[in-house]
Amino acid sequence: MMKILIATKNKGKVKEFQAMFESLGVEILSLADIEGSPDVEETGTTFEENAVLKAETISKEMNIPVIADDSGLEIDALNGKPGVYSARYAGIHKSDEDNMEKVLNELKEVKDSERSARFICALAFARPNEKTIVVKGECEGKILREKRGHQGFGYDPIFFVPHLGLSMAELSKAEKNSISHRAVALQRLNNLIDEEDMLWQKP
Ligand SMILES: O=c1[nH]c(=O)c2ncn([C@@H]3O[C@H](COP(=O)(O)OP(=O)(O)OP(=O)(O)O)[C@@H](O)[C@H]3O)c2[nH]1
Ligand SMILES: [Mg+2]
Repeated sequence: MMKILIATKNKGKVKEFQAMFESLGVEILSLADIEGSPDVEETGTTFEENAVLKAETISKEMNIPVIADDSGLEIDALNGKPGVYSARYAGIHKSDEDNMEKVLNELKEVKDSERSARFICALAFARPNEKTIVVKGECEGKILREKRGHQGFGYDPIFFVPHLGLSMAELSKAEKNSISHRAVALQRLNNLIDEEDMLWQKP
């Protein structure tokens, strides 16, 4: 079976990529499958910069094609925060629960009509000696006043998808993977690259 390495340590992302690539008969490997893989510091100020940093570092290190995902939540009432700092919004060793609590607290006084937000996903596809390809996907929504649902990961329980009338964590895996920022970005990447280029056979 064909294999692709996703340069991530986030189990939620890995599951979603596995599901999205399943129909293509492609197996997804992540950094969790690779012993001693380096931690790449996310020093960029944009999702694109961080995705490129992660993909190019791992691709160079291992001399193979790699996809990296940098993603997060932009809340208009917080001037775009938590943004690129979504994973560490409540602090470096804090949990998804802590991050959601922080957002809910900060939005306590914010009216329903001013709770717009979007998930953003930048995907970078890096290959040895080739130009890196970067794409971005978005998913528009609103921040709820309390958590709803148990699927997904990260901020999904407080992210409401207006046209479906459900939180992201109330959607089935298949539903989330058909409308999410990650799904939109992956579709854009797929449209840009030749399928042959994407394939990586484990050495
Ligand atoms: O509710 C959510 N549904 C999603 O679909 C989603 N996608 C991203 N996020 C949040 O944004 C951070 C990304 O940060 P991030 O791109 O640096 O990833 P990460 O540090 O978790 O793993 P890695 O890929 O860097 O190894 C994550 O931790 C999450 O908090 C999401 N939240
Ligand atoms: Mg990260």
